[in-house]
Amino acid sequence: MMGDVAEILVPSAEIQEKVREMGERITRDYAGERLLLVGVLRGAVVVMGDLMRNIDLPCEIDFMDISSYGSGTSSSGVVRILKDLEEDISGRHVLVVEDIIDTGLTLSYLLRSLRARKPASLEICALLSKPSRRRVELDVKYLGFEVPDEFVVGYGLDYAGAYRNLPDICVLKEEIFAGS
Ligand SMILES: O=P(O)(O)OC[C@H]1O[C@H](OP(=O)(O)OP(=O)(O)O)[C@H](O)[C@@H]1O
Ligand code: HPA
Ligand SMILES: [Mg+2]
Repeated sequence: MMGDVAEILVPSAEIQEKVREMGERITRDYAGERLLLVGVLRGAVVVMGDLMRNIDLPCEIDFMDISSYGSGTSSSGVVRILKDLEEDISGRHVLVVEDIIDTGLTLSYLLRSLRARKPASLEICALLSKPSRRRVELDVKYLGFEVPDEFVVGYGLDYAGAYRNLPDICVLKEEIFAGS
């Protein structure tokens, strides 16, 4: 797989350090509360797994599957709920966990849906943000790294379903996208 990688943008060790810092901040900010982490399938599963183990509080997890990208590299702008939460979030402190915020369309749709369910609080934790691509402004309380306008893979992020299990955040070689 590393043979398909043109460049490592964020190496695994830096990701781990950042996730640890975010976990510590979350631990401080939510002290005394019962936190519900909501991961957005499928990209967020890797950061969710690492982040939750760096939060030293009683916390629960739930997942939503929202899809807008299909198998390409650009947003269609069409967002659908493929799987909803199992939990009733009214009165709960909810922290949405994402791998990347690109246009912001996925999260803005998701937040609208979650806000309507009257949580006690609703915040965002995203490992990556691509600010140059943003079409909807979002308030991100916990952000890992800003990345340039390049399609990135690894640490949960895929290209056509693959590369999610790379430990680093990477840019693929041009030839991988050829013909797609
Ligand atoms: O800010 P946006 O432009 O909406 O893009 C960000 C979203 O796109 C990707 O998910 P995708 O819909 O590709 O599904 P996946 O998580 O299953 O890979 C990524 O994981 C974010 O959820
Ligand atoms: O750069 C990206 N990589 C993978 N999935 C994505 N979804 C939005 N942006 C990206
Ligand atoms: Mg996603």
